[in-house]
Amino acid sequence: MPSAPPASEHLVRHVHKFGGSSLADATRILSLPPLVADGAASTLVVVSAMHGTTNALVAMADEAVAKGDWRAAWQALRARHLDAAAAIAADNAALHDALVADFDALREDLEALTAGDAGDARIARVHGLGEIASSRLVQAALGDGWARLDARDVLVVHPGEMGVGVEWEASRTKLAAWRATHPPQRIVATGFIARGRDGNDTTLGRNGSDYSAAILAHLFDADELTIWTDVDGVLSADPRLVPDATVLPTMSYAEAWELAYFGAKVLHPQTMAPVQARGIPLRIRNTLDPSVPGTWILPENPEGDAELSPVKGLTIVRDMAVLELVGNGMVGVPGTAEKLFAALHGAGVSVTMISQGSSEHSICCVVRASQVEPARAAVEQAFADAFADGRTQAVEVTPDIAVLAAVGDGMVGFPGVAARLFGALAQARVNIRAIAQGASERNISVAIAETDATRALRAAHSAFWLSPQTVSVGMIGPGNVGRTLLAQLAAVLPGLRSRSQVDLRLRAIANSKRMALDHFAIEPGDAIARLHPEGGEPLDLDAFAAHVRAGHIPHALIIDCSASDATAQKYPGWIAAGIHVVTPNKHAGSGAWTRYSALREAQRHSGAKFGYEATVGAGLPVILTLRNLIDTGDTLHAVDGMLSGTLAWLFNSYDGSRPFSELVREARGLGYTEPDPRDDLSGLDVARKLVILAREAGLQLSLEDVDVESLVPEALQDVGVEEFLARLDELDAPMDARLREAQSKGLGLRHLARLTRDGKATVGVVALPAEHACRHTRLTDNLVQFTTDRYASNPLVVQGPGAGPDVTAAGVFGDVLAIANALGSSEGRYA
Ligand SMILES: NC(=O)C1=CN([C@@H]2O[C@H](COP(=O)(O)OP(=O)(O)OC[C@H]3O[C@@H](n4cnc5c(N)ncnc54)[C@H](OP(=O)(O)O)[C@@H]3O)[C@@H](O)[C@H]2O)C=CC1
Ligand SMILES: N[C@@H](CC=O)C(=O)O
Repeated sequence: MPSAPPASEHLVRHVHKFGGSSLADATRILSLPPLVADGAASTLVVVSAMHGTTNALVAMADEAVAKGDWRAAWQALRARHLDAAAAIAADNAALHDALVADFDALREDLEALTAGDAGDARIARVHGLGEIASSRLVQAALGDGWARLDARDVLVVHPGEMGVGVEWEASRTKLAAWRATHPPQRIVATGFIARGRDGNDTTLGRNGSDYSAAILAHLFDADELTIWTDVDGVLSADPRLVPDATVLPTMSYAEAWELAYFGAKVLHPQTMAPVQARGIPLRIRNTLDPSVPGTWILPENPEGDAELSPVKGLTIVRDMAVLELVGNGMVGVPGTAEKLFAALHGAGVSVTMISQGSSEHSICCVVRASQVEPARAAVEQAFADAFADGRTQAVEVTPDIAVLAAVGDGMVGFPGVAARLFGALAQARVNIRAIAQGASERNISVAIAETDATRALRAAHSAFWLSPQTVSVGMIGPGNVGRTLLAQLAAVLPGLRSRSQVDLRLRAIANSKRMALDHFAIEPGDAIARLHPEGGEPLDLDAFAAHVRAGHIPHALIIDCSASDATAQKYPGWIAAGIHVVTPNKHAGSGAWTRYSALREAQRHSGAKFGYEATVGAGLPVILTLRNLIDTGDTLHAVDGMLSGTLAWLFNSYDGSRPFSELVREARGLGYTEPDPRDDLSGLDVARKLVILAREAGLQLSLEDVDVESLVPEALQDVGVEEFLARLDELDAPMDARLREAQSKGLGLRHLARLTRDGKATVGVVALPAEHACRHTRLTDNLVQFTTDRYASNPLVVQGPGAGPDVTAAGVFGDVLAIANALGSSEGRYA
């Protein structure tokens, strides 16, 4: 940290720093003058080398030391600079000559290196030639009235364990001398290069130009430092990993330190210290779009900043490993930690994260993967005695670790931040290996498996309202219900992101034969077309699920709109893998008890949700109502009523004026029936619903336990669907006879179901008097009566349309939203 500044001098008002990408070619360099024409009479511009130049120079120096051929590269780099000079100022002979001299000097240095005359200063001079050359080009582009400052004439530095340190007094003295010979004017200065205490050329290290700009802003006592780059500012996370990362309008120096250290590439961590010492505001802006305000980095965040979110940004550092020293004999023994870290220091190992439980039974730290073996060896050596006598037992290494850090001044004294972070990671099924939070409370870091890194980052980003909760969605069965659901998704999804912070991303679609998988997203409106004709690839449900459970998206959900038992068989495995499942398909809820139990067991372990409200009553809240009764302590005595939309519609419509078979065909056309209408007519569909409700009420009922009356003649029970439909009129005579008999007694036909507490379940057609409630329903109405302790003499009734693509798809959609909203809204937005 620099020493306290002398009385404010304000030698320049504004320092601008341009990185290599802003200086990629003559066109980019010629676009700089308007960016620095901000009205400040005293301006200092600090430049990096032209894009790619430093890499080329480093390679040339290496080649020369290895006695290789660097000449072609030298020629190319020289030509690139001379071409840029010609494009910037064709008639500026002084510029041309100066560049020719720079490249001649470079050639001499390279020849000396080739001849074995190496040395740090010569190598530094080669590495830093790019800044000398670019400063000349920028000076020419800016026009008259700009002086050029070779930073080696002013900056004096020394190497240190924590990076390059500045000799502030020596630098101030040299600056005063430089200013004495240069009248006050605007200045272009070289970044990256400096002089050592010994007067030799040196550099500030990789990406050192930001540091140069900060040091010069400090020395010149600037009011403001702008770092121009090719991004819009500091982002809340790496946008390659979190596409929804947002530009942070402001952040504090401390936050910038934390984020820069933990991998946010926009700023070099050292950059902050010189500006921080003088409280100089620092701003990150985009040369490609100067209209974007960028990010202000200030001594303190503006008031109220933390209200948006206590976490400002998230970073991931990969290629790490956990090293853990375990020992029974370490408990309560002073000096263990000191010895451990001294050993690591001795081995030159940098420790990124430290964590120790209060039992003192183990100390765990996170180090770079490349350093973990030297680290292990050093610790084993340091604790050799303790190993020998059993006080320590092991040095355990866990490779393939990433460190996720949540950073924000607003976390200080804000309860619940850790809970939210850990909750988000748990929901995304990310296991935490180690946790560290400094007493400053500005950073919580967790070590996780590297394979979970992107998913963890996205889940945490969403959890802190930095971006919507992203759910990877796969849909099976774009038939009557599925197709309608796709239309509902197409209409609603665009507004959903902003309204509820939920981003449902349809990434896979499948029918009975084929599937289409998309790395990004399939527009719901285009989904069916992706399967036709012969689109996508052959259906493989395991590959489908693996694609939906994408490693980089925090949450996964499969919507199964088929009536297939084969898909239902997959649910326990999917749920165990953390994939939420939503379905109107009744097979899982009413199928074999062992499979049903496996599904519930998987749910308990993984926490993934199973949404099946639409299996009973389509869009009606039948299961929800029953669950609420049970969860609040009521006892179910009976469920009875009409549970089939198709049969309700058929018996509401069937008065003898039209054949029953004609009505069945119409119901099928309206999308009320099951894909095989015999499932409705045989009573099987209603039996399934009774089983689902019974199990919801805690009864171990199975389909075989339900006493079902079938309307399907025996001769039609085993034929194919097409043949059944062709022979539908075989139903007419028996149904006609039944209707006439009922009418002759003043009764009407209805299809009823009943389940009682003792597990007795019946389904069939009943002739009812006109005053019966089920004779007063309309169209596809279901009518479900719950008789319970609380609703004993006057049952609780749920009534309404119980079939049809629209209402069923809405019921499925409701389950999807309930799950998605629960992912992100446990405590609502910070306020
Ligand atoms: N219709 C309604 O009112 C209600 C329906 N439901 C339930 O909704 C579900 C869908 O009904 P509906 O839309 O009418 O049925 P459809 O027959 O119209 O659609 C079924 C879809 O599932 C696909 N499919 C069938 N078998 C498989 C399989 N093994 N693997 C993958 N996909 C498969 C079909 O593909 P392909 O086209 O290739 O055959 C088709 O896309 C059913 O479970 C039904 O019980 C629930 C409540 C109400
Ligand atoms: N075919 C079923 C659809 C809903 O589950 C019915 O008619 O009720």
